[in-house]
Amino acid sequence: MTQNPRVVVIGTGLIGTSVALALRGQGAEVLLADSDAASLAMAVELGAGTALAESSGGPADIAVLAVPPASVARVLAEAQKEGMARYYTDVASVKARPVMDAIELGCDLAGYVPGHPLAGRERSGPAAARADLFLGRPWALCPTPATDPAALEAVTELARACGAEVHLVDPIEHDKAVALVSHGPHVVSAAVAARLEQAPDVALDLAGTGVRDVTRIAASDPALWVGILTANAEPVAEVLDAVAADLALAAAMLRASSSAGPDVAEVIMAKVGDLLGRGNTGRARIPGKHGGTPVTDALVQVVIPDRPGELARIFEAAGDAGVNIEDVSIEHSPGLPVGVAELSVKPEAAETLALALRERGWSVPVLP
Ligand SMILES: NC(=O)C1=CN([C@@H]2O[C@H](COP(=O)(O)OP(=O)(O)OC[C@H]3O[C@@H](n4cnc5c(N)ncnc54)[C@H](O)[C@@H]3O)[C@@H](O)[C@H]2O)C=CC1
Ligand SMILES: O=C(O)C(=O)Cc1ccc(O)cc1
Repeated sequence: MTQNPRVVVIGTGLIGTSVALALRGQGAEVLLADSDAASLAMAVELGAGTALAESSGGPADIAVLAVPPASVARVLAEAQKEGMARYYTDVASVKARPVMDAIELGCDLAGYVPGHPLAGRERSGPAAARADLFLGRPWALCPTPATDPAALEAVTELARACGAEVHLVDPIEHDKAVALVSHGPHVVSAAVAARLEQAPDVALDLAGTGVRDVTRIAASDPALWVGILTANAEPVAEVLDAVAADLALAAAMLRASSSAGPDVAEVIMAKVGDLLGRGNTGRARIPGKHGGTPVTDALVQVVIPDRPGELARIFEAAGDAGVNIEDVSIEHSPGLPVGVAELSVKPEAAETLALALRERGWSVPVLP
């Protein structure tokens, strides 16, 4: 990135605030805008930048449009009319539709680089933002034939400054790809989670990590996702048809096997085994885990009894040991008397923290 660039972020939700925090960390001057005053105020409070309305000075180097897909082109047209920045990019989860909308609205396509970071969370809003959200994650840039190479270079630098790996993809190809790896899986996750809506308590009491993994993204904002799916309807429908066909076949085979004799049942179930095997193969093709827990942090797991004040005591013990906790998550099944707190700390502090916690009576598994 050029030395201390001036960047405007419009839309200070999860993604916009995360971009802003990441760029601030790299020395950029960040100016923020949002149609929702509370989101803007929280992003400012989180240290993501200063409010654009209160700023003075010339146009920014880049404006990042982090608004819902259906709003991208309109916001782009307005920003370009104001001469807000030299170059523009967006982060919407679909690409062909915003580009078509931008053409229709007569936007300047030369200075606009359509983009999409493949990193996110199941939560919305600035409070869920993280400066390290994009570390090691793919960030698709989808230049059109009209895109100015200098704009592409500037936006590439911005994505890399956020720690992401840039992939150049045609917008239509992008939309088909994300239907397969993001939008289709999202609907499947929601469909699995929807089965739990009326589930008896006993089923929920028995929920383990598998169902949590499969349904994590089902906790996302439905309004945002209806917008994403609307803008990528046909490619997503194709993925869902294919998944539905596999599921229908599996259900038919299971029914047939339950009423067949053991030999026939074995042959029928081999078909279900084929699907599970194809699942193994497909899963193994996903490139190694990028991002997630930053490579710089180590995880210390602590078994915690489910009683009031336990986490506070752990934090106090960490503080006494001079260890800063970078992040914390808790794994626990409701109703069980214990859970596991996962504390992210700098690798050099992990052993100190583990020792301090063991000394005070907590069970801390040996670090890997
Ligand atoms: N949620 C995720 O995990 C990911 C989302 N995206 C894309 O990022 C974009 C933003 O999504 P999130 O940050 O998750 O949503 P969010 O709901 O957390 O934030 C969106 C923000 O945009 C603001 N906004 C809406 N219309 C506006 C307008 N016309 N002018 C100014 N501000 C406006 C809203 O007030 C809100 O603060 C979407 O296009 C989404 O497809 C991309 C990657 C991951
Ligand atoms: O939560 C996750 O793991 C995601 O994969 C989130 C996500 C949501 C929307 C995108 O366009 C990209 C990524």
